Amino acid sequence: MKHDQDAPSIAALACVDLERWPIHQPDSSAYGRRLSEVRAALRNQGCARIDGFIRRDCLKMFDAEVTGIAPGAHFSSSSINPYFTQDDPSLPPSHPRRRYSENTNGFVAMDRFPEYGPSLSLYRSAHFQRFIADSLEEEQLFTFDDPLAGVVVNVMKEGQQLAWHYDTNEFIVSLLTRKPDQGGTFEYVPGLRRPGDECYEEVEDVLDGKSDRVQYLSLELGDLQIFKGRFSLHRVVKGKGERHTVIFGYAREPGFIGRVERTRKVHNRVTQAHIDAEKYTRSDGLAD
Ligand SMILES: O=C(O)CCC(=O)C(=O)O
Ligand SMILES: [Fe+2]
Repeated sequence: MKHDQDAPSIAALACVDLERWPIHQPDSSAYGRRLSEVRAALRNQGCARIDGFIRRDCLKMFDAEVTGIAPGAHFSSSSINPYFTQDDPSLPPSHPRRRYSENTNGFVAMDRFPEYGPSLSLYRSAHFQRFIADSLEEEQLFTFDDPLAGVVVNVMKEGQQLAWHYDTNEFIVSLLTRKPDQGGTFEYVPGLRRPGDECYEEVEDVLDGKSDRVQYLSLELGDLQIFKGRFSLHRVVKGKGERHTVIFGYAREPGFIGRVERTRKVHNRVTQAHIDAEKYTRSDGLAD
């Protein structure tokens, strides 16, 4: 997808606290210092808090944009285990694979965002993309071609929760634009499982509230979070008042478009681009 990079980029960086996070000067030593902090946090904790990333005087603009489109969120609720799998009655009832909790997600799709508003401008900013890729120690990252999923708002209404789970995607980049009056805390357990080992006993301890490894991240407005959720169990607890986060999706390869079935689940609709992408993949089995 071709975007007019220049004008939105300038607007996007105007919202970033460049003194704290000099993402416009990726060759500077200040950038290098901040980057090594972020990388260390991601390596050691699987989670980095980019505190005060958005300038205080721009927080209202983000909140207004997100609050304006939040009523268009599509909600889906289900009972999930940490792995999003079906029940397996052959296991004991206390086994993590048999532990189901209520999980509610509300998402606003990308095509509901104002075209030149702060969220899409930031998403498409070359400097922002460079910073996220550098943080994750990736050569390059690409915006999605998916017309719905590139940037989304995650809306949690009062009393809604995200149950303990692992993500299927490797990382998530999110910005808190509305904080509940109470609760809504992000909780996670760094590196709880590893490739080839689910560490079920440790997971069970977390689910039973007996683990001392749980970390609590109380994000402030304008904080950006980079989180690697594939190996770190995590949840968002219920809050008082609504919670909004903008989630920025990037891929290692260009051209990413989500699958029809998953898109329908998340957004309750699909676009022609989703249908075409799936048809094409099916017909020759190739991605490009
Ligand atoms: O909103 C958050 O802080 C976490 C979201 C999350 O875990 C997810 O979407 O998988
Ligand atoms: Fe997650």
